[in-house]
Amino acid sequence: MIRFIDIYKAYDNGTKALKGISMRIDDGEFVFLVGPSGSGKSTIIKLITAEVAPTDGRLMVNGYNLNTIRPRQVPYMRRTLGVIFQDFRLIEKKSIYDNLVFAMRAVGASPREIKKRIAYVLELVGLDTKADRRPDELSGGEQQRVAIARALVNNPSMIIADEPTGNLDPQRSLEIMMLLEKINELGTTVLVVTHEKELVNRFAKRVIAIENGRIISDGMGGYYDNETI
Ligand SMILES: Nc1ncnc2c1ncn2[C@@H]1O[C@H](COP(=O)(O)OP(=O)(O)OP(=O)(O)O)[C@@H](O)[C@H]1O
Repeated sequence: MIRFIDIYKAYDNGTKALKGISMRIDDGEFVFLVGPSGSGKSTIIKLITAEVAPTDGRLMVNGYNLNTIRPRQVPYMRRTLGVIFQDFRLIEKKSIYDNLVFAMRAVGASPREIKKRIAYVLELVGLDTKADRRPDELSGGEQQRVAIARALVNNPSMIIADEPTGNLDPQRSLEIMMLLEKINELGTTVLVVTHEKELVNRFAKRVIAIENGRIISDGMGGYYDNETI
């Protein structure tokens, strides 16, 4: 569960990125986080991953109190999260399979666990036949699936996807969103940051809309009519 209680974030240069955010995301939810450029979406993600600390307010992430967390506990907190970055961040010289092995070894998984989990995750994302290819031998949509597989491989309780359909055509975007929906149905909480109005409208999910560092709406389905978003 994620809980923001009256969170403020001001950066060192004085920019007030968040101005009193309160929200709760329960285990098992699928949530879209939307808002114009500069509204504070990335700041929210960075607070959840403990890349930045709140200036004020209380923040809980999957049982960890981020106001009091010790630095040595941060890696354990992060293991409860699978983050999918806009630019994939795959290791170009390694095969898809080895990218996933690398992510699992980093948390000390055994060879047996690694083999079993990677087979499962690759099938889930539909890439079981392409495990031996390198990232540059895959399409953009396939690379995004690898990024999703890597986020999932250590079985996090929550997946956070930052603009997962950013560079994809509408059909590929729809497929990625359907994959995230399937992952959610299998029990993982999913938080998707996106600008894609059509996609958000197509999936009847909870939508949290941010503008200028504040939540302007939070509800199921449909979408805001604000053309600036
Ligand atoms: N490291 C930083 N130092 C100072 N100001 C920052 C920093 N990071 C973000 N900001 C500012 O904080 C505000 C919120 O930025 P944020 O990156 O959270 O927005 P966003 O909604 O994710 O935007 P985008 O959709 O363009 O990625 C903006 O005014 C931005 O310029």
